[in-house]
Amino acid sequence: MLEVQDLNVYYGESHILRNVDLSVRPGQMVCLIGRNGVGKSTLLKTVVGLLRQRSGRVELLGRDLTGLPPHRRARGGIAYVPQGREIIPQLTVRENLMLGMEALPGGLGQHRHIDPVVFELFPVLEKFLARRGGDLSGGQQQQLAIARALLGKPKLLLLDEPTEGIQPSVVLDIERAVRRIIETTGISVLLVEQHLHFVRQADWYYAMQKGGVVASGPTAELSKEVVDRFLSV
Ligand SMILES: Nc1ncnc2c1ncn2[C@@H]1O[C@H](COP(=O)(O)OP(=O)(O)OP(=O)(O)O)[C@@H](O)[C@H]1O
Repeated sequence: MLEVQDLNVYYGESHILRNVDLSVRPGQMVCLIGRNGVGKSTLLKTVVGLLRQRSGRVELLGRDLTGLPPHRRARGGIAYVPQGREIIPQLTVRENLMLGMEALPGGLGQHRHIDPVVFELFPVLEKFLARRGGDLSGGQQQQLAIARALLGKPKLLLLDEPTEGIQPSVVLDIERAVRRIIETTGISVLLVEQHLHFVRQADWYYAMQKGGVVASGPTAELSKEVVDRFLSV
């Protein structure tokens, strides 16, 4: 599904990602772990095309994405929910959801119907369709952001710390929804996450340190030592 090979990314002259290799198989949930500032968000931003690599490759389903701008990658099947969610606060929940369909072939011009599957995953969104996005709680905004991403029918969903700053009961709701998304749609998920319980839902982990991948394996084999080294909570 996703293949990242020998990726090197810089901010100006700062060398941020160093020779990163990573892959996500179809239907797999893969978790990136590591302390603050090691480059996890930078890696996701490079995969979606918001940052350019200096060297290395990013491939989706065997197709080289180098040189493709973010909207072309979105149409190619990559959806991205950034850290901090970035829903549009002045728009209603319905309008925010509609924006997700812009990634579909033909865009919003041809797609006006919100797939009810997102309401099965996140019932609260249906209840609050007419409410302004900015009036939702943090956890509800996160659910809205994930639902919006799903409406573009991606093959790969990237989530950057979806449970950051969210109350524990909603963390579990989001965790369950992500598992259900994978089980019911077969899409792949690459996420950055700090909650150990959520990390353990993933099939595979990659641990990063100083811009490089320093450990990886099935999450079932995540040892206490790895957890203590790479998770800050
Ligand atoms: N716009 C930027 N310009 C310059 N340096 C940046 C920029 N954004 C991030 N960095 C630096 O790049 C490094 C990696 O940041 P990144 O956000 O990818 O880390 P992270 O592992 O996702 O951590 P966090 O969980 O804190 O977001 C950090 O040293 C950070 O200071």
